[in-house]
Amino acid sequence: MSEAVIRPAAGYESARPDLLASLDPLLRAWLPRQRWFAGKGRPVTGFTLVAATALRPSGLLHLLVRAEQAGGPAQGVPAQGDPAAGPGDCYQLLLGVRPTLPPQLAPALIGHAEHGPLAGSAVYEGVHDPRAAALLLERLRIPGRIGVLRFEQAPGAEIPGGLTPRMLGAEQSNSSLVYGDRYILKLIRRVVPGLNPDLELPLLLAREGCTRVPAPAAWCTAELDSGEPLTLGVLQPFLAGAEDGWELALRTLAKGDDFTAEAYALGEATAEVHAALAAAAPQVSLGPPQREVIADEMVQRLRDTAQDVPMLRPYVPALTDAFEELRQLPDADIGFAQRVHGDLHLGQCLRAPDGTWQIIDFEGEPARPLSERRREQPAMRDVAGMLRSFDYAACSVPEAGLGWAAACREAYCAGYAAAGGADPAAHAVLVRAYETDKAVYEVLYEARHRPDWLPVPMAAIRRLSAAAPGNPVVRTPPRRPRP
Ligand SMILES: Nc1ncnc2c1ncn2[C@@H]1O[C@H](COP(=O)(O)OP(=O)(O)O)[C@@H](O)[C@H]1O
Ligand SMILES: O=P(O)(O)O[C@H]1O[C@H](CO)[C@@H](O[C@H]2O[C@H](CO)[C@@H](O)[C@H](O)[C@H]2O)[C@H](O)[C@H]1O
Repeated sequence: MSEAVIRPAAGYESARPDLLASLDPLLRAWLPRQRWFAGKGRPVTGFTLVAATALRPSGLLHLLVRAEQAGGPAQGVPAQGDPAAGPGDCYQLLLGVRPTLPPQLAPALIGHAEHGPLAGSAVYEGVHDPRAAALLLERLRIPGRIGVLRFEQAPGAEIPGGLTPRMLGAEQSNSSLVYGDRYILKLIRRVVPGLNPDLELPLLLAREGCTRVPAPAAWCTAELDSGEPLTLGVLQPFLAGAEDGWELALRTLAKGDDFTAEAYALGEATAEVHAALAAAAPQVSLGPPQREVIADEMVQRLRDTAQDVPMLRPYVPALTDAFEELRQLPDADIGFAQRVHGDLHLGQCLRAPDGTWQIIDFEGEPARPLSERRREQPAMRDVAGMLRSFDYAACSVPEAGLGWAAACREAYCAGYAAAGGADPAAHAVLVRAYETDKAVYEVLYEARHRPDWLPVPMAAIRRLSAAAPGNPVVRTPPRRPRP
């Protein structure tokens, strides 16, 4: 087990090992309630301060804190000797510290410290403080190092100062700040050693000349004494006036309008991004051994999820069949693996005011280990993610016509194939396996974060386990059972 690692940083706070005496009781109550807290359902048994940096002059503390939990980290076995990896997950926190909190910051209060060096101070979520948010942008405008934090910029980036910050209200896996409707800074909450694909892939795509993905303008990493740097945040252009595909689909559904033209365009956008990713990063062939690995992992995830979510258990044998089919696939049916988005759904697609679709959030499924998220995979994995998303939308609107999702799924696949992607209908077994794997992931995601939504992926679980192999692409989804 790694010990507490406190890095000497630019400010005096970082050298004070008693900082946790002030913060521990406050964080114990506050951290598990955050949407982005990955270890829901298991008590926090303690904290380890991985790094602390005082961002002056605002009284803003940047912390990397490991939350120790019974059962270990949400993301699996930690790397040996890595201070950011340990028996629990490591989170990025920005804490404001003031003697008293002005009324406008009252909703951001985490608590009043009673012990240690911060005793008597109000501790609050720094991202809600415009002064602190402005300070972060200033740091990103000036490349360099402060303590363990390194700020970098894309070549030629000219980020103006003085942009007014606002916190994005969305319930997210991370936290985002918008600056003057010009830039958006995503602060990654659960951080792990290694390059985050949400920085890596948009940088690669920008170099490839792909305009479907906002190009990173600046970013921040933490360099600890050992292990790879951790990606902490990415600043990219904000697509002002854009609407995300999930909101647009729900609005269209509520009005009884057709969404197939948009679904087709989304298929085209996905194929373009896949082509650019294939050109920017190497493709690898998927022989029988790799297929075994993929199928084994899917079966294991199903079993693990059924342990956590008992309502999944009756479906395990039938769903396992969908994964077993993968092992038998001829090489030609599975094709190549390449870098993919990894968590593609309607909410990750933004429709700009001129009607073009952009794709964001290449982080992959946040609960999976980074090594897995950065691995080459069949492009059909992303296609399957979008197919699930049309199901989700149809299940969420009681007035949805039964054929709505089926028509969107068909149009999406047609757009994907027309724009140069492989025809999903010709990869039915692969799509079915990835759709099943995604639905299993969603069962766990909803059980942990939005239990009211569990009926949505469970409807897919029933459909997928009942369906015979073949033609999984165009199928009418069941309506969402009302909770
Ligand atoms: N470049 C952008 N332009 C406009 N809005 C954006 C942009 N990037 C993200 N967003 C908004 O921020 C939300 C969260 O971003 P996302 O990268 O998906 O974060 P998370 O990983 O927390 O889900 C998106 O749903 C979208 O509404
Ligand atoms: O966008 P995130 O990276 O935070 O992704 C996570 O949260 C998503 C929900 O916000 C979740 O997506 C699921 O719900 C969507 C509707 O809200 C639906 O469109 C998706 O198809 C469905 O998977 C995603 O799985 C999760 O990783």
